[in-house]
Amino acid sequence: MAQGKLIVITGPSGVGKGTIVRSLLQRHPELCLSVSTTTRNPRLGEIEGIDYYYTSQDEFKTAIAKTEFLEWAEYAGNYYGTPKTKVKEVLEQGKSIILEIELLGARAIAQCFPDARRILILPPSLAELEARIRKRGKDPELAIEKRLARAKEEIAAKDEFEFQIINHDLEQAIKEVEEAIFSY
Ligand SMILES: Nc1ncnc2c1ncn2[C@@H]1O[C@H](COP(=O)(O)OP(=O)(O)OP(=O)(O)O)[C@@H](O)[C@H]1O
Ligand SMILES: Nc1nc2c(ncn2[C@@H]2O[C@H](COP(=O)(O)O)[C@@H](O)[C@H]2O)c(=O)[nH]1
Repeated sequence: MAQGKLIVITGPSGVGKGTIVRSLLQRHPELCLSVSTTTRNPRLGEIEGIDYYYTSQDEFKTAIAKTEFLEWAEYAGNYYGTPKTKVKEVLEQGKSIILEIELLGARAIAQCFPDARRILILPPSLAELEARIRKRGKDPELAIEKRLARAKEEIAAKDEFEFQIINHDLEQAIKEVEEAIFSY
C-alpha cells in the first residue's frame, strides 16, 4: 500500500494558508484535511466540523490531559489542537493528510514525525500581510495586533523549513506547494 504523507502547512495569520489549502483539496481530492479543535469563537460563516471543532477551555484542557491531541498550542489568546484519531486513521489507509497549523505545532510535529513535509508560507511583506488580515475583516483589532506580533516570530523561524514559499501570486504559490507535496 502507498505510504501516506503528513503535510504541514504553516505561516503567519492572513498569509493565505487556508486559501491555498482549499485550492489544493479541490484539485487533489485524494488529499485529506485535519480539522482542528479550537477554543476560538467561530468567525462569521465558519461551520462546526468543517472549519473547526469549537470547544470550551475546560473541554480543551481535558482533551490535553487525555492525550487526544497530536500537538496543540496557545495562539493569540486561544487554544488550537490536532485531534490524533483522524490523522492516524488517514495515514493507516495509506492516504496523505494536511495539517494547517501555527509554528509551535509545526515544531512539535517535526519531533514526532521527522518525515513530515513541512511547508512555510510567507507574505511578500509585513505591510501586505497586515493589508490581507484587515481586508479579510474577520478579526477584532486586538486579535489583529496579536497576530501581527506573532507573525514576526514566525517569519524569523523561516530557516527551520525545507520548503519556504512566498504567496505573492496565488496561482504561483499553489503550484510551488504542489511541487513541495508531490516532488518525492
Ligand atoms: N496571493 C494573494 N494575494 C492577495 N490576497 C490573498 C492572496 N492569498 C490569499 N489572499 C487573501 O488573504 C486573506 C487571508 O487569507 P487566508 O484566510 O487564506 O489566510 P490564512 O493564512 O489561512 O489566515 P489564518 O491563519 O488567520 O486563518 C484572504 O482574504 C485571502 O483571500
Ligand atoms: N498548533 C496548531 N495551530 C493551529 C491548529 N489549527 C489552526 N491552527 C493555527 O492557528 C492560527 C490561527 O488560526 P485562525 O483560524 O484563528 O486564524 C493559524 O496559524 C492556524 O494555522 C492546530 O490544530 N494546531
